[in-house]
Amino acid sequence: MAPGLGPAIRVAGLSHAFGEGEARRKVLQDIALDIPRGQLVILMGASGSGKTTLLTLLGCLRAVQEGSVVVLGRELAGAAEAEMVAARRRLGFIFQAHNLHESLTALQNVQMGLAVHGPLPGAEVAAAHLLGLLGLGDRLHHLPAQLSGGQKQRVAVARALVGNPDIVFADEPTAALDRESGRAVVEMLRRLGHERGTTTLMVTHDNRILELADRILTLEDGRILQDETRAGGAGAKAPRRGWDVS
Ligand SMILES: Nc1ncnc2c1ncn2[C@@H]1O[C@H](COP(=O)(O)OP(=O)(O)OP(=O)(O)O)[C@@H](O)[C@H]1O
Repeated sequence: MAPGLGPAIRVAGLSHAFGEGEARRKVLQDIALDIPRGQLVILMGASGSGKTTLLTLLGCLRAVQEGSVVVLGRELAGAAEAEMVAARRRLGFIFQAHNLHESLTALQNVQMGLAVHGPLPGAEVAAAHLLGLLGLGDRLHHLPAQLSGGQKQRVAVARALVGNPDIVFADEPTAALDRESGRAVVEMLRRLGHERGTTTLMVTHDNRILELADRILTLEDGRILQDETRAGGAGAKAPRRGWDVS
């Protein structure tokens, strides 16, 4: 689907439960949500309110049990695993556990983010460019063991972004970062929204970055308690471009 033709994410009547029989418990209840392209959305809520469950459902990482989830124009309810895999190719993921390959350098780890797309010309330049933007230009050839926790997290951020995803899903991406680096990461995601229409859905407890959000969703007991759109939202008007590696 071409950009601008529909929302990044459209959810209706989404419910989800864990457990069987007596132990079965609904953790998401009748969620409805529209996220336009280009928005930076922060998802908040107490522990156990269902944030990660929602993120993994929208990220095509978990099968939809009840309701409708349309991601980039593709209905995920009833989708076969192959369709879920195809949908995930257009998404980027940043998780708290950065899952870097210990035997690969920072640069090679970021290039892994492009491996799903097959060999691409300019991959190394694009990876190096992004690492430079994230302040790791002098760490390209370091192994993860030679990097601090915050630096590893920034490598994971670069890996998620290097494939130029349409939507980025992030779970506590700034937890391991100091104030300045955390802000730099979220500002980069926000800039991507403005310049390319990349949508970001981020779970965070980090109050320091709330002001950067276009929208803040608060979950309570599996329901959306509050949906606050902030002034000066990114919107979704910008054309989408590849990374400028020239
Ligand atoms: N695989 C699972 N099997 C059973 N219960 C689960 C599973 N995953 C999550 N839950 C339960 O579902 C509820 C929602 O969990 P979820 O991880 O979505 O919450 P959260 O808001 O992300 O919490 P946190 O901020 O602590 O990460 C919790 O009560 C959790 O114990």
